[in-house]
Amino acid sequence: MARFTLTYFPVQGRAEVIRLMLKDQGADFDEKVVTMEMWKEGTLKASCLFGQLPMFQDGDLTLYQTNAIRRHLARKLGVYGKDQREAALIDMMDEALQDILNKFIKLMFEKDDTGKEGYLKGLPKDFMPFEKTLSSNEGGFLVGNKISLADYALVLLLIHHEVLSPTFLDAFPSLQDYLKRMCARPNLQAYHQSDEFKSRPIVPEKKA
Ligand SMILES: N[C@@H](CCC(=O)N[C@@H](CS)C(=O)NCC(=O)O)C(=O)O
Repeated sequence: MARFTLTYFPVQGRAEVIRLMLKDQGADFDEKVVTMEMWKEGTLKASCLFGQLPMFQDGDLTLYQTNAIRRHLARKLGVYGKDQREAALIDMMDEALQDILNKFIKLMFEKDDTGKEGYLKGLPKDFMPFEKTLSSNEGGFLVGNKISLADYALVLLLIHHEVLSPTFLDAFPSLQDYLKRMCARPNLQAYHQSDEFKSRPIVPEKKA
């Protein structure tokens, strides 16, 4: 049995950024998949502190809240910067990425495509700060010269946005190069190309 257990629905959803970090870092973890039927039964929901997933277990420590889980793992796996200064910059980048993620999640849950055009128009403004940061950071990552918590959030957003708009990276050479480099990291590449990753929908299927 692995030390870590991630409990979540059979979608990428909020858990995917946790999976990405664990996979890239080569950390062994078990997954408990909760189907909608299991969830609707109510017992598990009632047992979760905030009535929501993901839930993450690290030995006898049980955590909820995606970002608390991510930060715990980032500290544990050594991907939270080399000092407090880097950690602060990583937090700043991560918060800005969360802003994009929240808009993206909202779009994914819309019943039709009416918001998509406006969303796509806003992408250059949203991603430009990351393009600028990467073009000026010689370390090749968002902060410093080592992958961090924030990089996993950015990589996943870029992967998802390339699907949403295959040409969106054309205007961002540094982001393009960055995504190529990140996706060539051996563990990340293996996961990104796996059926496990490809077969997991980003969010639950929309019901007509
Ligand atoms: N702030 C929480 C939000 C968690 C959340 O919204 N979880 C959703 C799935 S992504 C959930 O459990 N939905 C089922 C429910 O609320 O009954 C986090 O980031 O973990």
